[in-house]
Amino acid sequence: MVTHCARHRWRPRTLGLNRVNQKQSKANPRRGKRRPATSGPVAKADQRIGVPKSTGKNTPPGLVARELAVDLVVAVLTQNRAFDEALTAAFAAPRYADLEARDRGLARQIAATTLRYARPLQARLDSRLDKPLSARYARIGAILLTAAAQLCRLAIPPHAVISLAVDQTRYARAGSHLDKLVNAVLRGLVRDGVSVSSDRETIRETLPGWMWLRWVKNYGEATAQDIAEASLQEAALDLSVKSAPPQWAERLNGAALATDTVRLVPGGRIEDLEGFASGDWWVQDAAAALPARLASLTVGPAAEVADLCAAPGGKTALLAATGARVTAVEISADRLQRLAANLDRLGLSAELVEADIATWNPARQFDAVLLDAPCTATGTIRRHPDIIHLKRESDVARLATIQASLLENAVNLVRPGGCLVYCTCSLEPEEGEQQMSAFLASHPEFEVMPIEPGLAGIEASWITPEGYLRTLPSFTPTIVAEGDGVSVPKGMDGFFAARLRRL
Ligand SMILES: C[S@@+](CC[C@H](N)C(=O)[O-])C[C@H]1O[C@@H](n2cnc3c(N)ncnc32)[C@H](O)[C@@H]1O
Repeated sequence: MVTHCARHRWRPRTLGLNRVNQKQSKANPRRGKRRPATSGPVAKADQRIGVPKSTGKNTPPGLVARELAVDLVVAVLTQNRAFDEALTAAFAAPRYADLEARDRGLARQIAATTLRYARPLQARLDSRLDKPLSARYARIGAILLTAAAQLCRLAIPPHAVISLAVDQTRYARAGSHLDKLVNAVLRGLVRDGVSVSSDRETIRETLPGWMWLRWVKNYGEATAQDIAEASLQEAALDLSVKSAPPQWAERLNGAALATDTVRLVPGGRIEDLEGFASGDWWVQDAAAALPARLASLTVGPAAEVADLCAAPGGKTALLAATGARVTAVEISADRLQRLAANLDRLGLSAELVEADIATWNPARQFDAVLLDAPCTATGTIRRHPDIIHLKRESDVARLATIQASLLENAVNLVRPGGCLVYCTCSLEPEEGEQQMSAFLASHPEFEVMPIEPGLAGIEASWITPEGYLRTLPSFTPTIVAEGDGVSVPKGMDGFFAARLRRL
């Protein structure tokens, strides 16, 4: 988001309450600089930016959580890393080891909000800077952006937000002399009552232009607006349970959905919830569970099923839990290990194979083959706000070509009379409906088994004229049971699934 420019004069357009002493900053950026107090020695990992450990007695409250939020935003926006991956790495880092769950949650919320609203927030900031910050000061740009998100979207008291952002700037390895600029720009936002609301224009502004235009072309403007709005929401915590969804919904104080998913209000550590340690459920979006439910309902329990592109194993677990003999195939050794650990916790088993689906050629065929192909994942922006920054329009065609090549080999694995479920979590027809049209045109030995409403709790409005499943983030499964006073979030991932039979 931070654009680059070779030469700069660091001056906010509106100096506001705090005048920036450019001369002092230029002549000796560190002169008269107060470093926030630290207590005790600073851990090695912290020296990178000089931030005190979260345990430090004199560390300003909330500072380390803000540092984590900025690290996450930098990871996505300047290092092009996936948000999930960055979260996992940050939570494992020694410098955040002592951070309490509540602060981790706050950091995650700030970073996710920043990523969701990065475009409109950046526009508000850019209008207050003479020139954009250079790449060298990317971290300062991320400090400004996360602070703006807290001020303009999260309604966190301005005093705390500004003071912590200024402290963070002073700790930064590059750009600590920009503390007054940061102070002035943020104070200006507050003084001028700048907000980033949820009006139609702002919602569109959050998306890259190509994504918005595609959704308008493929779904019409009103639905595109609904999708965009839903994509900005924090997703519910959805669980697939091994059995008895209504009882689990009651025990966990959530809702049971018609699709058999248990939906909870997100918050707190997942590991602390009842049933995690005992392996009674796993986290899986309601829509993401449907392709495996479809495969399982089509071939029945005890069938031989190949789960292709299987890690981290949500669909493998669902198939195994319904009694299928599952072979889970995954190209990445690391991700296959994660899948193994997940199955282990759940007390479920599957044959695990590390292989490339494009060439995997086992000696046998299967009753059902589930291909959850890699895709642009534009249906999962609620959970992965990095997608609106990291995906390019060219990825649609690139991934559609990969999907076609995986499908081409997957067909050989389906026994005659068996079933192939192809799915992606993309909203782009090239990765769904169009992929299937092209496939069926060149594979007369396959026919569509149209999905009927009611199957696996699927609603009529989620089914295309061809009989495919097409869920949108703006859809919500029917709630069949909900605890008293519980109001779970709406929405579901955007998914495409086709169910085919081999003749
Ligand atoms: C959408 S994710 C699958 C999610 C999984 N089915 C689940 O429900 O938990 C796609 C997976 O496909 C794997 N993958 C990508 N290309 C592959 C290939 N050519 N062969 C096998 N696995 C592949 C990726 O490593 C990734 O784990």
